[in-house]
Amino acid sequence: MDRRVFGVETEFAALHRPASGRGLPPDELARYLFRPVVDFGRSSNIFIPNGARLYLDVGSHPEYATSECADLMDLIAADRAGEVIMHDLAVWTEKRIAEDGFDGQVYLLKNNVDSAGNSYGSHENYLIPRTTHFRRLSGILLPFLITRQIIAGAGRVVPADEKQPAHFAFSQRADHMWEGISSATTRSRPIINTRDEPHADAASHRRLHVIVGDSNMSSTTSLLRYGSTDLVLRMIEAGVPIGDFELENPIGAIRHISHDLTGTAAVRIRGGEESTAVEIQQGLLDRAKRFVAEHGAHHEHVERILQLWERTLEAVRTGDHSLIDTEIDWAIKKRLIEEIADQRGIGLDHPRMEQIDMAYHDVHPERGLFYLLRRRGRAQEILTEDQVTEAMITPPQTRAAIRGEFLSTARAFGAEYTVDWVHHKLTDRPLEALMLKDPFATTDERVESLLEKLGDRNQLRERSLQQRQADSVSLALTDRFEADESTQDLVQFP
Ligand SMILES: Nc1ncnc2c1ncn2[C@@H]1O[C@H](COP(=O)(O)OP(=O)(O)OP(=O)(O)O)[C@@H](O)[C@H]1O
Ligand SMILES: [Mg+2]
Repeated sequence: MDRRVFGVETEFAALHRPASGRGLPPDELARYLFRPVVDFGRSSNIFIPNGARLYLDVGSHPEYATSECADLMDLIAADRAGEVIMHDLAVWTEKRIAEDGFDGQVYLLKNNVDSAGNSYGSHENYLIPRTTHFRRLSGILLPFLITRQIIAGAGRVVPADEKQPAHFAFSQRADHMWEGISSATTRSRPIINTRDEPHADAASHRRLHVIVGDSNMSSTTSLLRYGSTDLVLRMIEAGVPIGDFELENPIGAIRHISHDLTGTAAVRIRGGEESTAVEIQQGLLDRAKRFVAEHGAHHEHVERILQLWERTLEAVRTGDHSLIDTEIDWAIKKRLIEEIADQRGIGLDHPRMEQIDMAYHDVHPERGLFYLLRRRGRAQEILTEDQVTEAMITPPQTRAAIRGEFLSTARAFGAEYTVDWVHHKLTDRPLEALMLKDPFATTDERVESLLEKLGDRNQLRERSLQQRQADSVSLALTDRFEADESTQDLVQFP
């Protein structure tokens, strides 16, 4: 596929820590957090003006699903925008619960595990052609994803148990995966989920749902994670020979690999041979380099992705993690953990270490350790603040742009509406519900003419960034348009 649509869904862990005693239970905390969301969209499951979806998942996990992005940098900016939105909601909640007599702090963590054994997802979505042979796809993609943790894992301090001492692992999520491929998401937690909801023309496309990834804090790691996966998918789609890496025991392998920082833990390939995570990744990288040399780079970051991929494998192979310890989450985190262990003379089994691990994923811009490291030049950044601010309010150039325009216009005219990834409906015109199956479309005449029926759109004024920043819990939860004063009396607000 020449162009692809990507989206990422992040489940956040939320917790309240009062000065003493127990914090608010998760459902109550979630209700506070989502009050501004409900105020904006009258539901705890809404689409917002930048085209993204914000909702409370089962178990009261706040989730942010980015809109469909056709560009990797848009995707990474949209993902970061989700962190900022969650932080905004946490700040509001802290104030609000203080008024209601609860002291303490509200934490929102973009991570994948907690000490109670819960796991939070970071799900990737890739648009792929329906013609992709699924057996071939999974034969290549599964070993790639199982070993991808060594280049894109978020790193984890693993506490001691009866089998092993405390140690550092590549991945947060690896120990929580139960199956290679299946259609269930919660019961069995597969690496690739085959539930067939394309949010596109089902005759021509599928939405590949990958649920094995760690939540990344580092944007350079995100670039490598999505960029390498896209390259592997391109090779599969092009039908080039890639080699046979299919693993005998995928779930055994993913755990085994996560806990071996040398990248040399042996895993058995179907058919009997043994290989290692580094070898499998190197094989795929070499193939990808050849593919790019033959077919050309399909976007401007391809070279950077290949170089970072290569350097990360070299770092694992040589054990010289300084090669990547400002760019790859697990290595950035590991360096911090080791420094603290040295300075304080404590081991990885010290309870403080697990807290530091969690604090790395705190989305609070001052308190969060990833952001702190970034301020100190210990983590590279590829996004500018302006890009993130833009991603809070502006949909990317995909179908999300139509969704954003639709809901913002309907809101400005006070019209009741419902939207999801595909559907657009004005509640009082149910027969005119519109389906947009092409995720690449950025305009749609039917939507335009439906919106024309609401009133004179020339009378809508785009609000400035300053206006939007001034009156909001979160910039992302502000309206894009307002009706001109001269038309105010023509417009019925709900
Ligand atoms: N045609 C498409 N191809 C790839 N990704 C898509 C497409 N349409 C939408 N997406 C992305 O898929 C994600 C869907 O997120 P959402 O959380 O709604 O879905 P889900 O995980 O399938 O459902 P749920 O979380 O309710 O179980 C979003 O990030 C969105 O941008
Ligand atoms: Mg989801």
